[in-house]
Amino acid sequence: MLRPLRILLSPPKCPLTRCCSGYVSRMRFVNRLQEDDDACAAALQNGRIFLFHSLSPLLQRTNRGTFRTSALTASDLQPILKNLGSDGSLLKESVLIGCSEQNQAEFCLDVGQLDQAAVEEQCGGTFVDLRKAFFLLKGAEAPLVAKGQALLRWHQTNRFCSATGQPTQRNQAGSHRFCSSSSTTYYPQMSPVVIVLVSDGTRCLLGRQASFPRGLYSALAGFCNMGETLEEALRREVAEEVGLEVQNISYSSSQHWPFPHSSFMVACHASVSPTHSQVDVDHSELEEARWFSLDEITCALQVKAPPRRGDPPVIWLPPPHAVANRLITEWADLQRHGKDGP
Ligand SMILES: NC(=O)C1=CN([C@@H]2O[C@H](COP(=O)(O)OP(=O)(O)OC[C@H]3O[C@@H](n4cnc5c(N)ncnc54)[C@H](OP(=O)(O)O)[C@@H]3O)[C@@H](O)[C@H]2O)C=CC1
Ligand SMILES: [Mg+2]
Repeated sequence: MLRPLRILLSPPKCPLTRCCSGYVSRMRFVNRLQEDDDACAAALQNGRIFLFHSLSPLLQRTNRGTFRTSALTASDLQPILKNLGSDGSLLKESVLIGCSEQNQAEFCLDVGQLDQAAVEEQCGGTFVDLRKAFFLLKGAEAPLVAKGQALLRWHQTNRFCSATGQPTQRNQAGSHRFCSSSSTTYYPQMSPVVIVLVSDGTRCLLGRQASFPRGLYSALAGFCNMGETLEEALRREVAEEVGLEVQNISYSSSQHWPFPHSSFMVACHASVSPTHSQVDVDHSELEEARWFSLDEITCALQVKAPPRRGDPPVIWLPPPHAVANRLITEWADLQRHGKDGP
């Protein structure tokens, strides 16, 4: 039996309002849209759609010169797509990202087949490369755009079944693709990466790859191998990259990282004894790795933007968007409050 449309367009009001939060309703709503194509198609008509062009998100410049995402409703977007010569089917390629705190379903859509400048003019924004956009956006907007781009990229690169070579079909939400020849369901994939800030009690260890911009140092990171636990991957990466054996591993936090593709970054602290802290860098992986004192880290954390060409050399760290920054800030806070490492 068809459910009333009212229920399909936004999270249902929970009958147990006193024990069920808005968060729970939103999560259940998103889950339902992933499972019910009709409900998802209805929610799209009432949702917010974030546009991308060839995987670059559409941003708007505010009066204060900052940038923000630009979302359109289906009714705003339909006439624009029509003006640009696209039929109504393009909108259906939207992929569900989630549900806003205002209870609106959120979608992303790549309009790469349309003329970029014409879409920008009609929508009053600019398509910005994700590497730039990610760092221009503030707060929750950066991860939202990163998630949208990751989902769109996954759909673009998984159009065919790897077993049969036949085209795969997506569900309306875009939460999976299905090959009817092999009955295989494909889900969006992330690569697990461990990132670790190693401390010797009074100093922390940072490294830089030759490809990093001048003066940028970060925590050590590496992709997990098949079959490894996180702890094994962490110990192996530190051993490979800087020749140290770490102990006292503790979890800090995690994040989705869109570069180079979707990585699931798991951030940890670890320690080495000060008597076993001599680094032996593998130069095929890192250009340099060295210990930094709290004073050096405090100075580096104050550098808020990458140095410009011609500026004097300065050590700087990944920005607050990056979980590496969180690890380094946590370590510095612990040091300032007199604790001995992580
Ligand atoms: N958010 C944050 O704060 C930070 C994020 N990072 C991210 O962590 C990631 C990993 O760090 P990095 O030191 O480069 O990793 P690694 O030390 O593991 O070295 C990268 C190399 O590992 C190989 N590799 C193995 N598995 C994969 C895979 N699934 N995907 C891609 N490459 C793989 C590749 O080698 P080959 O090319 O030879 O095949 C690649 O060049 C990077 O993508 C980086 O952007 C890093 C620091 C901070
Ligand atoms: Mg590495």
